[in-house]
Amino acid sequence: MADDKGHKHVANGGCRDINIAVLGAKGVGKSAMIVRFLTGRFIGDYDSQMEAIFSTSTTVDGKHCTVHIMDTATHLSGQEFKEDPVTWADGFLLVFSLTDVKSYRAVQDLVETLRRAREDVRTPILVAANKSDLVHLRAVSLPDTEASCQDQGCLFAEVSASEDPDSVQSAFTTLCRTVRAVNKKREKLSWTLQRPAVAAKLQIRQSLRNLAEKKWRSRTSTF
Ligand SMILES: Nc1nc2c(ncn2[C@@H]2O[C@H](COP(=O)(O)OP(=O)(O)OP(=O)(O)O)[C@@H](O)[C@H]2O)c(=O)[nH]1
Repeated sequence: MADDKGHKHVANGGCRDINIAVLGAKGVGKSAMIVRFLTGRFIGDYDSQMEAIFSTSTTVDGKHCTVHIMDTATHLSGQEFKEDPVTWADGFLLVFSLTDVKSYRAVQDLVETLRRAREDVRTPILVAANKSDLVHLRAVSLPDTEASCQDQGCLFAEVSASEDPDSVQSAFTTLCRTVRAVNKKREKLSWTLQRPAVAAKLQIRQSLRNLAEKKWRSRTSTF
């Protein structure tokens, strides 16, 4: 069975397909990160003219998942994308280079654009600060960027596609895990909403909880 995004569902409680779009300014290492995740290798030179979707199988929380990763070419405008990454993706990997302040500002703009476009604060976004190996060329403060990304409700990871394969693996896995958790919550919610009796029962239970809490608060406030 497939949903509106063409995701396949796995019957035995496995993981449904996950779509990840990788976005960021030119030359920040989007393709390098994707190739590192898919093949474990760092080549050094990547074709930046193409927009492409790659698929791989991976394990998330012990479940086999198929992950589709969109490498977006920076020179393309929204209309030229074969698939619109904003609607296509379940989660976003936003990459900037620690050697390039402008690329970090581009990521901040992207976060705002995505939050507006998706109107869903739960859409998982991971900001990856790439090229951490170029310590002497660092132009962006890590603690500040990390704190600001967390304020915007984003996950954050410091990575080096060239020198630290584990950091890249961990960034993709963390994002996939978060997408999976959000998808599971969404599925549970839509299952509940399709069953009025269950929804009503949950609402009654919540009302009773609220009432008990109110009573308890009014009692403790008299002390
Ligand atoms: N030192 C270092 N160089 C990197 C790293 N990641 C990527 N690069 C280099 O940065 C350059 C750009 O990498 P790409 O992966 O092509 O960047 P991109 O974001 O896909 O670029 P566009 O497709 O043009 O938007 C290449 O020369 C890579 O070798 C890294 O972690 N460290």
